[in-house]
Amino acid sequence: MISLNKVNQLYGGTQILWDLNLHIEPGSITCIMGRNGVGKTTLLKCLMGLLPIKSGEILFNNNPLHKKSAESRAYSGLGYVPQGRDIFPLLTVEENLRIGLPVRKDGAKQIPEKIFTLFPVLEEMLHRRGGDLSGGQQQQLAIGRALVLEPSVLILDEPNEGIQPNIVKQIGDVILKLNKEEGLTVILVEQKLGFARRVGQSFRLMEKGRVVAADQMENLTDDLIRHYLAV
Ligand SMILES: Nc1ncnc2c1ncn2[C@@H]1O[C@H](COP(=O)(O)OP(=O)(O)OP(=O)(O)O)[C@@H](O)[C@H]1O
Repeated sequence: MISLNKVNQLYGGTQILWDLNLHIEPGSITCIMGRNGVGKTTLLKCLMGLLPIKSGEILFNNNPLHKKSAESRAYSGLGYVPQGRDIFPLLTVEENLRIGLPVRKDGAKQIPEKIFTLFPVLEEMLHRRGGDLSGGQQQQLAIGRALVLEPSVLILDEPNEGIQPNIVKQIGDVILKLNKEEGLTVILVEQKLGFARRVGQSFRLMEKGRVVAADQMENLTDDLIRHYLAV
């Protein structure tokens, strides 16, 4: 469904991604893991068109994506929840959710009811400013905003960073429900092992800008953890 083939990326003169290969199957939940600075966020930004790649190709359902704008990638079905959430603090919850609507293929003008079923707190807080929400509520808003586009792939960058355990659990439940009931494909950058094990079906381990190991989640051994994840 998604393939990155020999992707190279540089910030100025510093190369971050090195001949990176990654393949994602439709309907899967994949955790991308690795120590700080190995290039996980850079990889997601390249996939979303927020950073240019120097060489290589990115395919989505066999169509080349790497020359398309970030907006057209969202339009084609990639939903993105960036690290640090990036919600608009001065806009209301409703305004934040509405931002994605113009990009919807079907021209829908209403926020899908499903968002409020998944995250009831967003309906309760609809007229509050984004910046007044707690960190966990802001994360739910960021996920809700991505889901407004009804993406076929949801891409999340460390959604649980600095969030209280009960909301981490809710976010995990939502990911599992959407995957099970709607076949949503999920790509998740995740540092928390417990969450990755609960939600992820498979893992990709990154080191120095490359994917160096890929397997089913049950095969994430203590050896691999020591080698690629332990600090
Ligand atoms: N805007 C930038 N300009 C230059 N270098 C950058 C920029 N953003 C990130 N980097 C560097 O690129 C490397 C990879 O960063 P990236 O954020 O992709 O890693 P990461 O695996 O997501 O780490 P973390 O878990 O800390 O977010 C790091 O060495 C980082 O310092």
